[in-house]
Amino acid sequence: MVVLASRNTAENLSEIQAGNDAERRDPGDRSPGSRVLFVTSEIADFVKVGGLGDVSAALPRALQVHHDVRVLVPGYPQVTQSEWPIEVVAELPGLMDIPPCQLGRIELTEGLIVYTLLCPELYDRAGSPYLDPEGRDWSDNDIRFARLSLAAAQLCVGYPRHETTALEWQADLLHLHDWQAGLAAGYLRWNHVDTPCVYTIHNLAYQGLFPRHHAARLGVPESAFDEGKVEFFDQLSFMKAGLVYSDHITTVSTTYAREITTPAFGCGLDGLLATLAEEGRLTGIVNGIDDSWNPRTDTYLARSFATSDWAGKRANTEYVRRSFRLAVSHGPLFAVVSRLVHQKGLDLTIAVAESIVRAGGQIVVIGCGEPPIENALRNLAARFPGAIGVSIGFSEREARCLFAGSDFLLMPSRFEPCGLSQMYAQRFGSLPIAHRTGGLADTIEDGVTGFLFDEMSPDGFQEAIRRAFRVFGATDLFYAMRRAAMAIHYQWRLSVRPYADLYSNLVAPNESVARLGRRA
Ligand SMILES: Nc1ncnc2c1ncn2[C@@H]1O[C@H](COP(=O)(O)OP(=O)(O)O[C@H]2O[C@H](CO)[C@@H](O)[C@H](O)[C@H]2O)[C@@H](O)[C@H]1O
Repeated sequence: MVVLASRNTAENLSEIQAGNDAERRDPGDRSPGSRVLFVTSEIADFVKVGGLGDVSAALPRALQVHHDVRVLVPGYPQVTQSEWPIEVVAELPGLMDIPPCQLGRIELTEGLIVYTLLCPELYDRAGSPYLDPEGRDWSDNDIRFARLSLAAAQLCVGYPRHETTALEWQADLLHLHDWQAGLAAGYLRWNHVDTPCVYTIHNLAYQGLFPRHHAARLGVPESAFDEGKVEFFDQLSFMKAGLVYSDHITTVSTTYAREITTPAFGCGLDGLLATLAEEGRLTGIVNGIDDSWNPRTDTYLARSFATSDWAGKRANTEYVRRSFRLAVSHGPLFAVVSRLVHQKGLDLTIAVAESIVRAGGQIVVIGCGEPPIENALRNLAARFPGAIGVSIGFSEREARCLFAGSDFLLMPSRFEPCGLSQMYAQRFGSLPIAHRTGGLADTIEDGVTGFLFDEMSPDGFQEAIRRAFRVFGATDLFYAMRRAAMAIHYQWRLSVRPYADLYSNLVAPNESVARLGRRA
């Protein structure tokens, strides 16, 4: 048996769990369903790098009616220095090179409870959750996210209370997100704790690979390597740990769930994923969006508008043109709102940009990411002043204005697990032009709520853009497509059921009954 040894103490997780289970049943508890800990490296309330931040903010809130879902995130400065008060509720032991830390509790809007790891030596830094200010991975990312994973495992068994406050909650199920949370399932199983785990892949391309010899400093047992459970081409893989040790795997669209079982999309894990799919343990659940994505109520917009209020939408278009110093035009406005990474196919957008401008279109871009893509876009804007505007940076407000002001969204992703930008664009009456892959194929109906192309090449993309130009010129059809796109209901509150059912099925029925009487 592997023992989770803290720097000061040695604790056995399964024994702690048995003791705490007995102690923590309280007839006063009226929380519904199961107690679920949602383990994530981003939450849009505090810090968002991409779509994971959105999902982590919206899905747990939508699930509250079915289960007692709480979120665990690292204590980045964006969390610890926010306006929300933090109550210290527990002391969590460390393990090998993973330092001990405190656990803070924050109550957010809609009663969402977020636990955060107060560990300044790992998280109190300038930069993004993953990168230093120079854009390089933090060199101790293995320890930073092993700390997150270990804390999640510890919250399944309960842990020493802080002297003045008490953590009176422990998870019945872990919902782990992406590689940063993958080791949590391992820490449980290495300690013979059988708390069920759901592991969600938001992007298989980021796997959390580290040199094999880092395993010892994270308390990963050598046997896990020998049995091939965490090993990926002689490296330590956090992603693989999540896949191997979790009870059920989900990913964020049905098409991507199929694609990742093939060599073309499987990033070297397709064999394992195909086996999981055959066993019925891999499911695609299309993401939703939260209710704030509504052009009638969005306070960021130059003017709010409802379906068919095209003058209201046009006011946003004019606002975007002015803010990006574009010329007055009656042509279509194309938008890009994206992380600027290889996945998103910006090279195709750059390749077709000139022909869009020659045909009378204009392009606005907001994004940040890989410096060569950022530079290529800056150069493009310099070549076509008045027709192409580029803003390198991250701004929720600007992103919303672009969705509202544009006629079309360009999204030629090489692969796309789900994609949220196309759904936001549709809600705001901007028709996505996208590669038929992953969640883009699942959420865009070609010629009805957007445009899809099959061949991942400038020619393939160009053909779809030509169709978009033709539709833009056929006003009735264009407006009909806009209406169809705006009428789609992707909201989480309507699409949360598959997750709620999955949790219920994985938590043993007798546990559910006992749980109804526990205190939060
Ligand atoms: N410069 C900028 N300023 C402001 N906002 C910006 C921005 N750049 C991007 N965004 C926003 O970030 C989010 C991006 O989400 P996506 O789902 O489209 O892609 P991402 O690859 O980050 O997410 C991964 O996880 C999600 C969640 O599961 C999957 O949908 C997706 O396919 C997968 O690649 C959107 O909310 C978008 O508006």
